[in-house]
Amino acid sequence: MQQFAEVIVDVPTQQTDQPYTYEIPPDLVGQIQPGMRVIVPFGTRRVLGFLVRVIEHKPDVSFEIKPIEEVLDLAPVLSDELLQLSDWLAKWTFSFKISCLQAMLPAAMRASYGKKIRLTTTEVSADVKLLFGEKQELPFDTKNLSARAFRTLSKLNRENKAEIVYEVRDRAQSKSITMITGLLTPAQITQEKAKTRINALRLQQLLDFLLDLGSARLSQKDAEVQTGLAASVFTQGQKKGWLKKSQVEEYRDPYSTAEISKTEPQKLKPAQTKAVAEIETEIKKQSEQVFLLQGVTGSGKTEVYLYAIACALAQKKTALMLVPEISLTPQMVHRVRGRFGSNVAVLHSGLSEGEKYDEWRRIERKEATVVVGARSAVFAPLDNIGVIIMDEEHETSYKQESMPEYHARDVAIKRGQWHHCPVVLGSATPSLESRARAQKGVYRWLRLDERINGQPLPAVKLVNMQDELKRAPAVDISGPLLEAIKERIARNEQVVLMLNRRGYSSFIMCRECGFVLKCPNCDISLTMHMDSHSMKCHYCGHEEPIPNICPSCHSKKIRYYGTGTEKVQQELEKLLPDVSILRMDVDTTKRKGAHSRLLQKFGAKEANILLGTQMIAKGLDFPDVTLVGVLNADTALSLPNFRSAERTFQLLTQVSGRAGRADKTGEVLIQTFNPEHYAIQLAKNQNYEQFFGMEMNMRHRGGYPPYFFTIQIVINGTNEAEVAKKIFEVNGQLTQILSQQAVVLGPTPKPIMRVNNRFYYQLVIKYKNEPKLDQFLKELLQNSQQDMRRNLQLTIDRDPVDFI
Ligand SMILES: Nc1ncnc2c1ncn2[C@@H]1O[C@H](COP(=O)(O)OP(=O)(O)OP(=O)(O)O)[C@@H](O)[C@H]1O
Ligand SMILES: [Zn+2]
Ligand SMILES: [Zn+2]
Repeated sequence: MQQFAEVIVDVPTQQTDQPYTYEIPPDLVGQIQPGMRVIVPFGTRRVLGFLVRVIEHKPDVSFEIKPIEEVLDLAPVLSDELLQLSDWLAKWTFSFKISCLQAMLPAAMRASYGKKIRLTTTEVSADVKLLFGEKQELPFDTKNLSARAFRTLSKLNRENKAEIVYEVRDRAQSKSITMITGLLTPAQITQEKAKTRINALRLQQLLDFLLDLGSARLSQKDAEVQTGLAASVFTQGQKKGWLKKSQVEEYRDPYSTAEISKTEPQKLKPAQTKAVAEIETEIKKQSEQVFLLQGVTGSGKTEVYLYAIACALAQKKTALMLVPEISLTPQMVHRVRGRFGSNVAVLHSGLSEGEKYDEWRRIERKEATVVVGARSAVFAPLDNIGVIIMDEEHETSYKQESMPEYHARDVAIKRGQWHHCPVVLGSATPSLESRARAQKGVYRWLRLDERINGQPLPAVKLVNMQDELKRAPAVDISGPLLEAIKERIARNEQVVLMLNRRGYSSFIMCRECGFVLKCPNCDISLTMHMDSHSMKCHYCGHEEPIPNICPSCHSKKIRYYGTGTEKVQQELEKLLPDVSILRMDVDTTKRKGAHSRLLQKFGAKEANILLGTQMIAKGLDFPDVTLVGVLNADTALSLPNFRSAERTFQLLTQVSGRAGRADKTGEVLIQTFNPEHYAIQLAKNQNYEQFFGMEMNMRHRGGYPPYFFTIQIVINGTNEAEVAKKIFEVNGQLTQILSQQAVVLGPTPKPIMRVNNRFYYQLVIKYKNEPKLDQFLKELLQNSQQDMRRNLQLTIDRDPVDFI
């Protein structure tokens, strides 16, 4: 019987965003299933593809159907659920199907492509012989070939003396180790010993070892250490039929060296008990209920999650727990692993490609039944999910910024529907969207209003920096903050200081003429990096030396502006010479494990002060921290973004929550230039409910989410006039299909208009109910194929996190 297959090919363009038909070779009929990766011919190339459907009848097409060349998997790597989810995802996020399929798998399972050039004749010139040496083929990678070699090879190709071969490699490689198993009975070993010459000492030793080993199995590496025998002796033993070597897969377990101490569930407080009971009921009922667990910082939300997970496991189900990347701290991992042991798989960006792949496979093989991970873990290949948890559900890092631009919350809820399991969204400062849904009863609302320690939330004081700067210009640490720090240090308590760096850069400016050093490719100033002693562009990667004189007026008065963690550290060291400070920012946490080492040191009280960027705001739970200082509360407020008040409120509340979590009272000092701003005032009172009411009013008046849905359309290209023309054209079409209720903002150039020499224009649609919109956007994307030739690119982002 002949079979055919529909394959989504790894060619991410609009034109190829549909299944292609291939023939299943006869020897593979019946063995190939949807969800497997295959290699197929595509034009002159060979590409990776995902098999999405098997067809029994020959499709009625005019073109020749080519066969699948290779199958990469023995079993499907994407389940039916994930295949269907990818369909939905592509439609929902206006993305290519192939991009969605690939987003669901660890990077190691994407193919890498290579080109080779292979000689088709032996009659070649000396030049060519020199190039190829003994080999028949060479990697054909234009980047690493000299111009001369490239010319020679191109000529060969033109003369048909060589052909280009396209290769697809599966990067997913597992690591294996050699295990030794004895094949002889004790009696046989005695016989063999008698047969073996007495002076063949090593073989005698090997037989003794096998006698000890009995029916057990040991890695060859360990066996060599135990016996002191060389690898060759084991090979000899294998040849004599005494032992068997086998390859078993070894997982690269990123946490294997870290000891996990078992932790016991806490006895729940009444509010926790109530929340757990409600979630458990829905887990057992297999309902798709979505919960919003709104609990102040330190109220024991994590403990509720752990109980919910335990309940799912007791029902013989699995559990998925999503946390933002920056709160995936070793502390957090220990808490979950301490409870559920090696059943837990952890997926985060700090793992190597190989480690991620291994964790992925442990889940796929059902060796791990609890998954903890950041955004992309929402696609973990779990089967039979009993509960999905999303901690800090308001975090913007849950939204992916590149195709497919999905929000993990939407995907989590979609998966909950497939698995008939509840989804728990947790936060101290829920997103307005979720809190509004809880209000309407779309989500069920659970609350934890008190801290576990029974203490009030820490008292928050504002320091008006306008006054401070009049007294002492150019300092980052105000008088009151310095006093408060000294007080804690005298009491042997600890301090956390946060420098908010969102939307903020440290740049160089000339005091004489005002010249600012900018990226030659982008409309943005270059950022100074002390570690590499250079100026870098954060958008395109351009890098140049730090100038000593102004490139514009040649003055020497070119200075560094803005505040970086390094500068604050220096200032602190001058003010408090005997105090030890740990700095935590992108620079000090670049190396693997650095993040956790810093936290461990701080936890062991090796330092008095932890100074860092946003990454210290989340999840940390240190009992001796009694003071939290925020050095610059307002950097996010100045951004042209309708969510900036919400962001500021959330960040200040989160970081304040790090103080006074155990039996000592905490205090928070916030330095600000806008002490009257409502986001800062309400963060001071830590009054989420009041903030919610106020901010909802603002959104209502401005016509922003959650009252309106938003979709952002961006066009970019190298020719500004064409980009502008195209976005106005789209705008014109939109006015024809949208109702009176919808509003279009723009079109405008993006605030950072030029990046990497491409121009960006955007418009934002605000709407409530537009039945024709999705179809219109889908067609817009399809038609954008023609524009590709004019080098124009179109992207559509549903529910953008901001409009910048
Ligand atoms: N029922 C309980 N009894 C005793 N201690 C508890 C209980 N529940 C939680 N704790 C402890 O209280 C502290 C705070 O709890 P947890 O970290 O779960 O709060 P959270 O709401 O997740 O905090 P945050 O959102 O601020 O990170 C932790 O040290 C935790 O071990
Ligand atoms: Zn740049
Ligand atoms: Zn100058």
